[in-house]
Amino acid sequence: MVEISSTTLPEVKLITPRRFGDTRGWFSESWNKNTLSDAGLDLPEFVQDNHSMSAQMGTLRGLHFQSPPHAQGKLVRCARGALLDVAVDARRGSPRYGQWMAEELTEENGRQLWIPPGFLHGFVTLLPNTEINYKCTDHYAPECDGSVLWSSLGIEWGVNAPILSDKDAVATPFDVFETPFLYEG
Ligand SMILES: Cc1cn([C@H]2C[C@H](O)[C@@H](COP(=O)(O)OP(=O)(O)O[C@H]3O[C@@H](C)C(=O)[C@@H](O)[C@H]3O)O2)c(=O)[nH]c1=O
Repeated sequence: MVEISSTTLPEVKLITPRRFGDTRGWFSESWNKNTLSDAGLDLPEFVQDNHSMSAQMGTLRGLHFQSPPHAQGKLVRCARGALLDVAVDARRGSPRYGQWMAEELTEENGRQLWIPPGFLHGFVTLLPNTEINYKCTDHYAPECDGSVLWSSLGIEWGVNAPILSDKDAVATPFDVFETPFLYEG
């Protein structure tokens, strides 16, 4: 029913739910706690669903996090268009601290990424009018909200001059970022 694989950051999981095609189109369970659990992936409880649309191709949102006690794990998918989704290990003491991974999530491939708390998250849109949906394990807490500069980690975004929010354009570079996350093994 669902395919789950590890990525180069082993805690970040690539999830591909099955699609049932017929003459009308297709059907897919985009989230099923029991199916994921049966496949070996027990995820924490989700308390908020987010949906955003980026009008222009080359729009980059990230790299975002919420500090404890409101750190968020996110289950991300692309509902329309296409995007390159990126996660960065930001847990102090992690053997992979500062390492990043990227995966194309598209309307067609239906892939999802599970990004646990302790990782930065961002994405760049590859098509106009791209929509992203993600489930979060904690509520939005603006006082805990933070951003790390997209260009400070050598990530291959595929764009040189992305469209950014004012906040993301002046975010903290990773080398001076004081991470609030700790690696717990
Ligand atoms: C994230 C968020 C924003 N907002 C509001 C605040 C603001 O007025 C408006 C836009 O917020 P932002 O500019 O932070 O939106 P955006 O740049 O899309 O932020 C998101 O980026 C991706 C990469 C993530 O991983 C998310 O967790 C979130 O940080 O929406 C909420 O009401 N609830 C929320 O959960």
